[in-house]
Formats: sequence, C-alpha cells, structure tokens
Amino acid sequence: MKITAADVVVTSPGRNFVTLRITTEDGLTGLGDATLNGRELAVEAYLREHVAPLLLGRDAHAVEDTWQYLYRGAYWRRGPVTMAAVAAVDMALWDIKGKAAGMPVYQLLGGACRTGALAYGHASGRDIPELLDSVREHLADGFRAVRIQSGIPGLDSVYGVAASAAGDGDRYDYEPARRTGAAHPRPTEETWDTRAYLRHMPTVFEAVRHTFGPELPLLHDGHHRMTPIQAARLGKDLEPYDLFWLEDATPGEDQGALRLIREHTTTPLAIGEVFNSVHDYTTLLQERLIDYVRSAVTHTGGITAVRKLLDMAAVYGIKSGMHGPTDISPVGMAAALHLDLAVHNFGIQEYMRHAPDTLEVFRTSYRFEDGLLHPGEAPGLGVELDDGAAARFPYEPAYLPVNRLSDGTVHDW
Ligand SMILES: O=C(O)[C@@H](O)[C@H](O)[C@H](O)CO
Ligand SMILES: [Mg+2]
Repeated sequence: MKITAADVVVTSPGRNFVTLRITTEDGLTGLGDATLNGRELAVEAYLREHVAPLLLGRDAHAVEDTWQYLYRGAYWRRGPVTMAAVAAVDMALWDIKGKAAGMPVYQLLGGACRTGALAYGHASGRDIPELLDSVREHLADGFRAVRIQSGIPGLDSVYGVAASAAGDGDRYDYEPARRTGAAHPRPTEETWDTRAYLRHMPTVFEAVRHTFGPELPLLHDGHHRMTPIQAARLGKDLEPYDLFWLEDATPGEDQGALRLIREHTTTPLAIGEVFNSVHDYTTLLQERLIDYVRSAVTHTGGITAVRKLLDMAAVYGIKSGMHGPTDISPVGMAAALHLDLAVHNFGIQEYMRHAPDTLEVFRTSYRFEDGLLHPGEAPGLGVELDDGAAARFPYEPAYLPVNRLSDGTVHDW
C-alpha cells in the first residue's frame, strides 16, 4: 500500500496546531500531530521540506521501518523538532493501519487492559477560595483527579493559574501560549520568586485536603523552577497531603537532580513533557528516580517510540502519566488514549478539554465519562480533520511566556 501524498495542515482554531496527513494509493488517509507549542512552523518546514518527499512511494504498512529510516537516516538524531515530525509520521501510519484493518489502534497494540484511562484536570485559582471553587467545578464535571495550581502572594501572574475565574469561554483551566500579533511577535514575561512559592504551597494543599478529604488524587506541577534541594524541601513539606505526583520539580535535562530529590522525600515524582527520546530517561528509569513518565506521543517520536519507552519503564515498575494539555492536538490526544488503554503500566492521563473551535476542526471519537477517557471504536485513531473548518483559522504567532527573577535574571519558566 504505497504512500501517494503527505500534506501538512497548519490551523489555529483558538491555538496553533500542525497536522500531517498521509494518503495512500487506495485512498486511505492517516493523521499525525506535529504541534510544538511556540515553534510550530519549524516542524511544519521540517515535515514539508525534508520528510514528505521521502514518504512518497514508501509502503504505508512499514511503520517500524519508516520510523528507523527517518530517525537514523537523518544522521542528526533527536531534538524536539525532529521528534515531533517523526511522531506525526508514525501516528499517521498507525491511523492508516487501523483503518486498513477496520480496528481502533488500541486493538493493534494488544487490546484493552482497562475500561478507560483515569484523567486529571487542571484546577487553579488566583487565591485559595477561587482554587477551591475550581476543584468543585472539576468534580461536578466528572473528574476523579485534579492538578492543583495556585497564585502566590506578591506575584502578579503565576504558571498554571487561569487568568480569570471565567477562563476561556466557559472553561476554567489554563492555556499558557499567548497570541502575540504578527507585527511584533514576542513572548510575554512573568516574574518569579521560588522562596515565596515554597512558603505558600503547603498552605494551599492544607486547604484543599481539609476541604475535599483524603481520597481525591491531587497533582502539582513545579514547572522546572526549583533547584534540587528546593524541590527536596517542597516534596518533604507536601508529604502530609499525599500527592499523586510532583511534576517537573527541576529542569529535566539534569537527570542526576532527581537522585538528590529522591534521597529526601517520598512524594512521587513525574517528569518528561519536554523530553523527546527514551535516552532522556535511561538513568531515571534504571535508578528508579521517578514514578511517572510524562512524555507526549506527539513530542517523543510517536506511538512506536512511546510504546518502547513505556515497556522499558514497566521493567522498573514505573507508570505512564502522559502529557495532555491543549497544545497536544486531538490527534495527539487520541494517540495517547490508544496507548493508555493498551499498556499494562498505565498510571494517569492529563486532560484539558479543547476549545469548541478546535473540536470543529478535529472531529473526535474519544469520550470522557465518569472521570475516564476512552478512545472510542472508530477504526484507526478515530479523529478526522475538516479542511474547510481548518482553513477558517489561519496561523497566528503565539509564544509561551518567559520568566525573570525580580532582578531581571532569566529563569526557567
Ligand atoms: O503539564 C502541563 O500541562 C504544562 O506543563 C504544559 O505542558 C506547559 O505549560 C506547556 O503548555
Ligand atoms: Mg507540566
């Protein structure tokens, strides 16, 4: 089954998405997500200029061989742009294989290990009362696990906190990429103070546990801002509140940092949303320095690569906790859900609902019921792209913010 076309669609229904569509000689099509938040057009160009021409004439069934051909064949390996492009090809080929077989992709991966994937939503508030309202709203929406992010006294705008109680439309979550206007694209800047954060967070979790009791799984994202010893202190301070995980406590490229945190705290640790290869994890897995693997299918080379990564994690008893904010497109989200169902070592799935405009462009068959996500039974990944709707939302430059300390020093955001 030869590949006859590979087209890249860039669309911005509320936020930017890059999608690869592969077409075969018998008219089957497959979709892959290649969205890299804030650097979208770099992946678009890599796919259009360097990958699409190599796909024409290849066998669409040869998923593993195509992965190896694009990964090893480029000579320059890994990196977020390359691996998002390889991921999109891989997802699209799994989508085609599922459609050819008349089966959802999770069946091709070995079949379902569970009835659905436990999802966590993003509760946040500028202060504690607003945060408690947000948690209540998530519980009313059916979530059975919530991420807790809070404003910090003295800081104007803090990662993970919805700008207003109304949020975007009727949602009450958090989309950090800001549209900048084409004339002068620049990220917004925020100010950060780790000591203020470390003082405040235990009072936040005290209030949440006091209000909602011991049962509800609570997560928190440190978003790369602490040193190892600061993260160790936060992990210890939060032990009484029994977190499901503390995410991205330190910048991810320093695997040894997790060893220091681990020596001091039993708070479970998750990391990996900015990783793009199993090689970013080898020390973390072999030394059991983390409890959850945060990789997205979109940023870590696709279903083929993430399956291998999760199988390696399983050897060490480490579970999945795949990335799922709105910068993962519905195609990338569907790919994650098929894996969530099929791997034995599933832990939890991040889930931020996409905006209505996004769901008009991407028609999904996945569903969220009683706190669990399910990819649905449509053959392939179960997502279709409406070209007419996509064309109504042209690309708009948008960036994630940049962080500075109060003296102006650039800090991890
Ligand atoms: O855990 C999360 O969902 C966040 O860290 C986002 O991925 C990040 O802010 C980029 O959108
Ligand atoms: Mg995160």
